[in-house]
Amino acid sequence: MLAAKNLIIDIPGRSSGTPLSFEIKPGETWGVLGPNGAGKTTLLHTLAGLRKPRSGSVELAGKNIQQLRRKQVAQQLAVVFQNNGEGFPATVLETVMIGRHPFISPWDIESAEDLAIARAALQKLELADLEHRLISTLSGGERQRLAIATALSQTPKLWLADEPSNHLDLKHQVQIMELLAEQATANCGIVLCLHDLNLAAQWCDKILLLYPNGDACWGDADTMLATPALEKLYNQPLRSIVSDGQRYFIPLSSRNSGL
Ligand SMILES: Nc1ncnc2c1ncn2[C@@H]1O[C@H](COP(=O)(O)OP(=O)(O)OP(=O)(O)O)[C@@H](O)[C@H]1O
Repeated sequence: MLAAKNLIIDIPGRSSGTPLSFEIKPGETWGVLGPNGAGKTTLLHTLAGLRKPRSGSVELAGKNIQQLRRKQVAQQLAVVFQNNGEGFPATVLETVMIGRHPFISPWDIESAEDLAIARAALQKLELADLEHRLISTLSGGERQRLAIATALSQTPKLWLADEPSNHLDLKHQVQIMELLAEQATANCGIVLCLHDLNLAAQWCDKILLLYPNGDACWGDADTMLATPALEKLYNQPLRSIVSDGQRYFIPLSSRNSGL
């Protein structure tokens, strides 16, 4: 579906590190973990074809993504960006309709079906009542849900989402992760940059650990989410506990290290 082939992401001034070679298969959810500045966003944008790699390639359905037209890419792959500031004045409905643009010919207008898909996405993200609101008037969490609704209206086969739970309260975090899990069950491939190890442990089948020097390793979540490896990754002591068969990680500090 989406494959990294000896991929080195291009971070100015950084050594090349480990070449990345992996494939995101239909139905898989990948979590990309690493400290601030490790290159998670750069990797996500490179996988989306928005940034050129330093070397190696990204293949979408067997073709080098850099050689595909953006419209072809957007018909298959949606990106949820980390910051969803307002670029230009637009309503919620106009914004979610952007997800339909890859499917509309330049000389055509949106069909009733496009509108129905966009409105269903707003409904799913509990934004239907806000469709006439300007995005500049939305709260941070509403804006994040709109970004996810826009990706949903794109009906992608692949989701690349940078911190999808950003700005969301607990209920909406669970809702978004459930939505992404539904998408995976429907055979989409999902890649998530995450800071929350507990979301990664709960929802991801595959994990890629990215270190600030460019080193990386990846594999099944069960084996990758080992406390010593994560402590080294974040340079932060952790405690891991298991409750109801689910693993949780707690960062240790002067307040709780005597737990
Ligand atoms: N255009 C650029 N020029 C110079 N350095 C850049 C550029 N783009 C990104 N960087 C640097 O590359 C590194 C990786 O950035 P990136 O945003 O990919 O990290 P990240 O792992 O997503 O971080 P965070 O967890 O803080 O979101 C950072 O040190 C950043 O400052």
